[in-house]
Amino acid sequence: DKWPSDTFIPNDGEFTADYVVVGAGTAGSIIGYRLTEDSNVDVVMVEAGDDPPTDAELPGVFFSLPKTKIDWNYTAVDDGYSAQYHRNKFVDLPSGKVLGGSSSLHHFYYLRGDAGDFEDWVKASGNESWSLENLLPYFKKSERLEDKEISDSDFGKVHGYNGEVGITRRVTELPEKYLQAFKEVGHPVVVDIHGNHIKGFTQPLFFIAEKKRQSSAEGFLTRAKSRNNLHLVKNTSANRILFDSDNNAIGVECASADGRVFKVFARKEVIISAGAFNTPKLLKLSGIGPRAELESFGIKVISDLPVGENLQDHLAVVLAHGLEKTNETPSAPSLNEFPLDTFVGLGSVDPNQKKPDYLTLNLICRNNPQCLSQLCSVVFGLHQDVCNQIMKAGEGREILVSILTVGRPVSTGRVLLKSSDPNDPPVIYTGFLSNKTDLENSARYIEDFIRVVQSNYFKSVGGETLHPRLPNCSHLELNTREYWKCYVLNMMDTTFHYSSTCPMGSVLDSQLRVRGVGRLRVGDASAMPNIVSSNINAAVMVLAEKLADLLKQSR
Ligand SMILES: Cc1cc2nc3c(=O)[nH]c(=O)nc-3n(C[C@H](O)[C@H](O)[C@H](O)COP(=O)(O)OP(=O)(O)OC[C@H]3O[C@@H](n4cnc5c(N)ncnc54)[C@H](O)[C@@H]3O)c2cc1C
Repeated sequence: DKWPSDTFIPNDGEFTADYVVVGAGTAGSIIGYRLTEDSNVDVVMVEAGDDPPTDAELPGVFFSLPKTKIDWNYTAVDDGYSAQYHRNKFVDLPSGKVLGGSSSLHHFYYLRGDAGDFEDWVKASGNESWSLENLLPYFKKSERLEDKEISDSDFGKVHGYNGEVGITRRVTELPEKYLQAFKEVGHPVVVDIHGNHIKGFTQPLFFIAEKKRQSSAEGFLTRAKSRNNLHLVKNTSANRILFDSDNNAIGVECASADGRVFKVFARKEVIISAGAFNTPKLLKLSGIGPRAELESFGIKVISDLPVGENLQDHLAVVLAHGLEKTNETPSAPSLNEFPLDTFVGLGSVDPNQKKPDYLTLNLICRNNPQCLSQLCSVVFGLHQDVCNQIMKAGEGREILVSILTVGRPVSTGRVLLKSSDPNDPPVIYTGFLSNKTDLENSARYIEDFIRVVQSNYFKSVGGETLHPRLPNCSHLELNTREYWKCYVLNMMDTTFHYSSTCPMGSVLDSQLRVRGVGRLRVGDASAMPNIVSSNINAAVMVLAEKLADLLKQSR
């Protein structure tokens, strides 16, 4: 078996190591792996999930992973406002309950974020070490780029080549004509979009190499399999952080899926890497959070902090374009590759602005109506009627389905406790579009994006924006600002980039230490002061790499 084995702790038992890490996801796997590079240090990791199933390793079937047992199966509260023309009037919030966490079910897109995003990390933390320039060595550290065109280009110097996580592209023919169309309407077409302030359209890099998913479990945990100083406790949830009388974290209380209850202790520090929903939940259950909320559940307050208050995520708007008529369907790639032709773009309405305003992820289906059915109805949970219309448009035609996200939304949501019972899921308000600026910006960015319809290629094949029937918007004139705002509210979902619920600045200091208590740090997506303006997995990895170094330095 390739995964590290389980460390069994009996009922009422105890286990002590130098560090306790809660969660073996994107971030936790890196922290556990880096700390145990030193054979004099030992680490116990507690993970609620089990080994990844084969499906999670195969890039071709990622659409089928949500709503299985490797997903926490959380859903957002219906806010009566966003996502109203959905299967359920609320959004599903898949996140990984498995070794590798959400990196074992993410969608593979590798992007890092803009330099401006990290400038805001510097501002929030008051510490220059969080700038993109200073984090660059950490981006390179775990990366193993396998792409000659990029490595030979000017972009080669911002990539790493010897890291644990393989990164590749699958350059195909179909996206080329689209890239040219976007170029014609003023967007740069680039070989890569990593660097300081980079905008443009390109065929993306993926967390895929050696024909399989490059999760943190694959990259790090498999490499630590034979280390006898890394103790992985699987199928076990941390329910509460334990403190001594001076409010220093000393360990966690755990419950295994088969009903055992036990404690793991840390001689040095406890690190929480349970993800943007479960980290705030665990802190709150342990007495760290907003006083009023904790007291309402009878939880004794140890540190009164705005835990869970600043949930940030990218809302995705689904757009579809119909293009050339064709009876050809390209043969499907092997299950070991990303399953669709795709390209990505970072664009801004003002071409002179350095930072991107929006990110688009684009998928091409050629005479293949079924190709997006699972993505449309299961992953994005759109109303079946909308999905049927898009699929119908894909009969005998090529269609482009684009996911457009506001890079830096200003709306924030909240993660609250449902009760003081650790078995209850958290109560999640996404806050999507609760600030009107995001709605206005979404509509503006769509208007900018669909300028591509004016390109020669789109004109030559009769390319058109598709307008699925949306009952709530039927009174509005198509293509007006008001129409697009209505469209956004109905055709939106999450891009699964939940973050910033225990941010550096208010909840954590610049060394990721939880304020008001001792020996406790947070290292995962919840620690980001603000979301980065692209997919976030690479930024979460960097945060974890940096935390591992901070822990090493403080020894
Ligand atoms: C469907 C989907 C698609 C995505 N697509 C992309 C993409 O294409 N590109 C990209 O860059 N990003 C993508 N992301 C986002 C990215 O995967 C996440 O942001 C990232 O994995 C978060 O890392 P994390 O370490 O914060 O949390 P996670 O990786 O989720 O890890 C948290 C871990 O903690 C465990 N845990 C939680 N609570 C407890 C507890 N109490 N006790 C013990 N263990 C616990 C969980 O089981 C999990 O293993 C996607 C995410 C999803 C869900």
